[in-house]
Amino acid sequence: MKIIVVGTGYVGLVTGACLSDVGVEVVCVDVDQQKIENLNRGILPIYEPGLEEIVHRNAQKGRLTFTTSIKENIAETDAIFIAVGTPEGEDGSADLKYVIAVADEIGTYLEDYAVIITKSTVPVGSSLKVKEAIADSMKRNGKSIPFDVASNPEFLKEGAAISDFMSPDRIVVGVNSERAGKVIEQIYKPFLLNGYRMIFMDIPSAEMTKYAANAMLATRISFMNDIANLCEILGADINQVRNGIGSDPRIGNKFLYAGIGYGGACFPKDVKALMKTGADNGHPLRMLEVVEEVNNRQKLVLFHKLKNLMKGDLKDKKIAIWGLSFKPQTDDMREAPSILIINELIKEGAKVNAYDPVAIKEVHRYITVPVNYTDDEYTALEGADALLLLTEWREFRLPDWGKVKELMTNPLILDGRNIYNEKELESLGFEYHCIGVGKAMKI
Ligand SMILES: NC(=O)c1ccc[n+]([C@@H]2O[C@H](COP(=O)([O-])OP(=O)(O)OC[C@H]3O[C@@H](n4cnc5c(N)ncnc54)[C@H](O)[C@@H]3O)[C@@H](O)[C@H]2O)c1
Ligand SMILES: O=c1ccn([C@@H]2O[C@H](COP(=O)(O)OP(=O)(O)O[C@H]3O[C@H](CO)[C@@H](O)[C@H](O)[C@H]3O)[C@@H](O)[C@H]2O)c(=O)[nH]1
Repeated sequence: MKIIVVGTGYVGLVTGACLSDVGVEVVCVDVDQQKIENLNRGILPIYEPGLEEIVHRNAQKGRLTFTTSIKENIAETDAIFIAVGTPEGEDGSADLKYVIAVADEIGTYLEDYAVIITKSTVPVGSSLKVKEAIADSMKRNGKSIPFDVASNPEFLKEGAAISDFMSPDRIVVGVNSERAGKVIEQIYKPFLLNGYRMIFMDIPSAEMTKYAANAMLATRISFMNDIANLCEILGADINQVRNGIGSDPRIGNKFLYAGIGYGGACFPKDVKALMKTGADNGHPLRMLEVVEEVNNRQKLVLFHKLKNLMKGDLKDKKIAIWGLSFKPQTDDMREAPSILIINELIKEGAKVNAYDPVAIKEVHRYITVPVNYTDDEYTALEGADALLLLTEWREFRLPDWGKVKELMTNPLILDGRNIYNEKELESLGFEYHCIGVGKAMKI
């Protein structure tokens, strides 16, 4: 079997690497020449735990190759995955220009039957647009090659992408042809060993499933953050409330963590795109409007807490920041709460020292205000008036508190991810604040 994966970002590279790891011949294609040159030298464009080893192993075996050309590699291909970006357009909708550009190219060069599988997150109706773009391009080139389109949305999480791909909870496939369904079943068969479920459905439903899943998860987070903020006012503790409600199997205990709001490459843009789809079709999704509003507010909740604690004056205050990426185990800075928080701190005249284990090389594209980036977490604390924990990297979980206190001018900790123990830190002489734990009414 031979597969082309177009796009070598988080989804494309993981898909290509994992498929080659089960023995398939995979050609990864990207328009970014530098990315391809680096991949051919064994340098990965992203940080994703476990990915580098799989890429190197399969590239060495000759099963995984990288190129900028669909044309030269399309012969005898069974399936082509489209895994390019679908960024937020100016009006909030998903911008399909990269997906359609790939479809156009496929139509130009396709030589024999193949299934064209959209893995990018795309609104309902997009697979039809892909089909039309391929057909139009074939017509322009005076040819007519049989092909099918399919929708196979991806549910991997950054930081856990390899295990999510290798052992998925489910594979959702939207198809309207038996032939295409068989090809896709064949592709995913090796992963059957891991006991996943393959769910076949019609194409619009598969496209909608992706948005509905992300919107549901985003809703869960905004709901918990809203309740957390009320807990603070009423003297309740969101961590205890989470344990209490999460033990109901109808609710479940996953994805209930209050914090500084959701970020990343997916939830913010996918919630917006689904809202746009609703509005365009005369069905505004009011719940999602609130989900987004709560999230935007939540991203600055820690900043406002700090400003209050500093009596409204952050001028020349030295603020240490631990963690910049939108979540641990990734270098991805897209929509990270750290960007907004740091911008606000600098606007108020604060001096920021920041440390992140892997995202530093990425931050300059997202944070343009002056920040002193340090090589380790302790250096960031020198002379600090407060420490803000923004990303719950494992290495921040059990620091040397004696050293932390010694380095800081003022032992104040604001924990945006609720990873520390209030009693322990207070007994060590720190002032500690987190998300959703009320101090007002302790009985
Ligand atoms: N990042 C995630 O965790 C994740 C998870 C599930 C789904 N998705 C969805 O998957 C899609 C890809 O996301 P990503 O995070 O991997 O994106 P990304 O930005 O990391 O990578 C996209 C890649 O596509 C390449 N590209 C653009 N146009 C091209 C073209 N015409 N031909 C070849 N390559 C081209 C870019 O150069 C880039 O390398 C998006 O629709 C996203 O919503 C992302
Ligand atoms: O209980 C929780 C869980 C997550 N988050 C935040 O939510 C965001 C997203 O986290 P996560 O879902 O773990 O990461 P992503 O890599 O963005 O993955 C989401 O987006 C992907 C792209 O569509 C989907 O494939 C995944 O299924 C979906 O979980 C991050 O900012 C987290 O800090 C919380 O605040 N509380």
